[in-house]
Amino acid sequence: MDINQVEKSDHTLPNSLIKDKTPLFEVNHLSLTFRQYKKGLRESSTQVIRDFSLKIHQGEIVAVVGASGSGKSLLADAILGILPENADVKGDLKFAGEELTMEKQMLLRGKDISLIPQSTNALDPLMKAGKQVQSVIKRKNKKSIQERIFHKVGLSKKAGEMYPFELSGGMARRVLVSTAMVSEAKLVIADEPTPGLDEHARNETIHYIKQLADGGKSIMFITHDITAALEVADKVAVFYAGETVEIANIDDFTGKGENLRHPYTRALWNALPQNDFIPLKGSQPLPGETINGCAFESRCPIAVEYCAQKPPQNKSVSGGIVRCFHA
Ligand SMILES: Nc1ncnc2c1ncn2[C@@H]1O[C@H](COP(=O)(O)OP(=O)(O)OP(=O)(O)O)[C@@H](O)[C@H]1O
Ligand code: NI
Repeated sequence: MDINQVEKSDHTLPNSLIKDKTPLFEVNHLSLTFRQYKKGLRESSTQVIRDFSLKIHQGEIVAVVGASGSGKSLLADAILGILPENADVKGDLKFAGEELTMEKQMLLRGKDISLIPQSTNALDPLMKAGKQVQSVIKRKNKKSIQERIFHKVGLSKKAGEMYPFELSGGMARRVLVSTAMVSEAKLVIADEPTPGLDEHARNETIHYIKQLADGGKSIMFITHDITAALEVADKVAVFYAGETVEIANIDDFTGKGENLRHPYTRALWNALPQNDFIPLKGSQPLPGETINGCAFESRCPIAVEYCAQKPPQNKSVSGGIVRCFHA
């Protein structure tokens, strides 16, 4: 039996969800602040995510693109409910049309919602690779399912008998991807699965992500590789200084970026080697930096005076959202 059919068999959603196109996962106005205690027990707080919103439908791949340190991994942790104690989260999370409470997050974590973590350190150092993958399989014939998946991702039977320290970086990544592939998860969050891989392994990983979606899973693909995002995603959510500045359909990334609505998204597009390779000057505000107006204002080619004075809100536009006064 083809592995995609195995995947599909358990991923039928209630008809109501398909009919009215309720997103499988939805986050609205998420903010994340860390409380920190400085000398003398004075409390200070650092805001890392300011206002993040996103919807993912069944079988859809949404890439979340943002620079290093922009809060992408923390966003994943917030969805899974695995943030450290000193984190305060606000905003609405919904899964399959229902509020995703802390209790629900605990219940769904590793089951309906699965994470491909950014670091391969997430593997259990004391458990053989094959066993780790088998441990998330709910059906019978765990070992043969695991071996079939390993074969699919280019891992030998022998790799199944290895401990994480015996695996190369690329092999460990494949083990993590296998875990998501065998899981019953409806939503897979892949946190930067491609950095550090050679071109072949990178292309393969991207291919597996596509396979996961073809099998009916919804994917949140976190990356700073905009080329990878454009290769697989249906939609791209651009994350800047803790905010979604634009969510655009993949078809909007074309030409000189005329269909893109936010100047930051256009700048990312035009900085690609196949386009004009135009670098963007300056850098993102740091977490905790006070931002009164638009977070992109200091680097924006079309900014006017009021852009520095009040923050723009997300506007719904056909096929996406954008946070810019000029859009
Ligand atoms: N426990 C914490 N307390 C305070 N600040 C934190 C904590 N964890 C992370 N941060 C800060 O939050 C910011 C966002 O971190 P995060 O790991 O989410 O970034 P990222 O977008 O995933 O980056 P990368 O692309 O490098 O993985 C960083 O500046 C980091 O220093
Ligand atoms: Ni990260």
